Amino acid sequence: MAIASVNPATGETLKTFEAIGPEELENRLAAAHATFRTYRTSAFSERSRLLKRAASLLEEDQEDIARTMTSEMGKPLVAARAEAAKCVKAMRWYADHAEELLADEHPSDADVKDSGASGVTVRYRPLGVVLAVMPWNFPLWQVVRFAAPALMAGNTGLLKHASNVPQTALYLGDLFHRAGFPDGCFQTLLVGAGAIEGVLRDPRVAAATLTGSEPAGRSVAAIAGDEVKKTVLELGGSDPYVVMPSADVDRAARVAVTARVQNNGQSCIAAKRFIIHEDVHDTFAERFTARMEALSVGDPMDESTDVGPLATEQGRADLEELVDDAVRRGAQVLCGAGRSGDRPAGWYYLPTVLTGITPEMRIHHEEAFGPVATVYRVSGLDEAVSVANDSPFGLSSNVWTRDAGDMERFVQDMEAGGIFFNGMTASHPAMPFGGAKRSGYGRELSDHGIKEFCNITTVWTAA
Ligand SMILES: O=CCCCC(=O)O
Repeated sequence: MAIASVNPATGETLKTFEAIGPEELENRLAAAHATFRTYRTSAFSERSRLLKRAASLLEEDQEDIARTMTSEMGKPLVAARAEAAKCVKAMRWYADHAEELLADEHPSDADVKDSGASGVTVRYRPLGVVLAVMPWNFPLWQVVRFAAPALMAGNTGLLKHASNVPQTALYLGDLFHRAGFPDGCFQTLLVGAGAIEGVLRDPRVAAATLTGSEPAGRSVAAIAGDEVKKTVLELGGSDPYVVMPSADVDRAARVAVTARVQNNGQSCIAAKRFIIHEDVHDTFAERFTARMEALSVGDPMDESTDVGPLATEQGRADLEELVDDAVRRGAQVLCGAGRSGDRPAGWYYLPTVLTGITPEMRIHHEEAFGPVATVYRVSGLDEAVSVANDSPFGLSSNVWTRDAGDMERFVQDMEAGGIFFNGMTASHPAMPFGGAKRSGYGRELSDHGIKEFCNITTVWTAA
């Protein structure tokens, strides 16, 4: 895939970029490694000062970078501004909390007495150069949620961003440079996917994190496994959104729309499968469909737009195939299921609600990466849990119920990395983020995220 910004609202190529050559790649790897040697022992106070400076610069740049993101990948401008603001918040959170999150730990004397130690300390030391392979859907946030903790822990980072968001990728490299981080601390590598293997196998690279598709994750994990290098994988999701009879159904139907179409429906944690108890199914389906149908689909730069185009032409073709397959096999269309007739240019797809889904349909098992919802009718809690778990993915989940017994049962049985009650899944700097099953492994954000790229070192001293 060429490295280029192509406006998904028009199909127009805005800017193309040359990949860096082998010599420049080598210079950047060398710089990342050399800088790690000194940066790893820098004081938390210094890292914090630099990260806060980066946060302030990003805050100043909010409007410009939001417009860049929207023009490169089509998210509504309002959402792009919110994404930049969220990055600022996460940077400040890690700048304020990293030292405490990574403070030395001391197992109690009683616990380690029989090890022969006079004392034991557990220290979180940085791992080294970490390669981040990141997707286009939240082109700023996905990178910042890796970079902020990784840099605060004393690692250095190399970014291989998606090929359709090169301007955002370059902005990020520049941002950390302008903030005053030492050269080599955080660098964008404008390279094609073919360069990833060489970088990951390079002995100067210690670990990798990838957010993206399952095939991409499998390939990076296989290479890293071969090299015995640590990975964190955040892959796809097909999150269930369960509504039980005790729920506020109107609110559940309202929030369901945002949960499904956020980011033009292109979010791993978007709710995708709506699993509704039969007592409230018809009311929910009717209100949800009416609201999906009423969304305004249009130019993402227009502040009144709810749903913009899909980011790539291929992404829209993949979504169309998934919907067409379901309809061919008997799914009923409650709304949408087609391109926007008003917008012949650009990669628009109408907000869509399908019902009558069966396991033979691809959409039952695959991730619908766009504004397409599937609605299931279930007869009780057991069936709700069983349908929710009938997916290869296990990223997050949403459950609407006011019944404490139901809640406990869902907490016990949902095969997912998160359960959000009476609301929609959202990430937050202080909450761990990641999945189970084929949604990946490891956690981002919170104390769990910052410790992923640390060498957890036992320091034992003889009595
Ligand atoms: O595709 C993954 C999206 C994550 C969005 C978020 O963290 O809010």
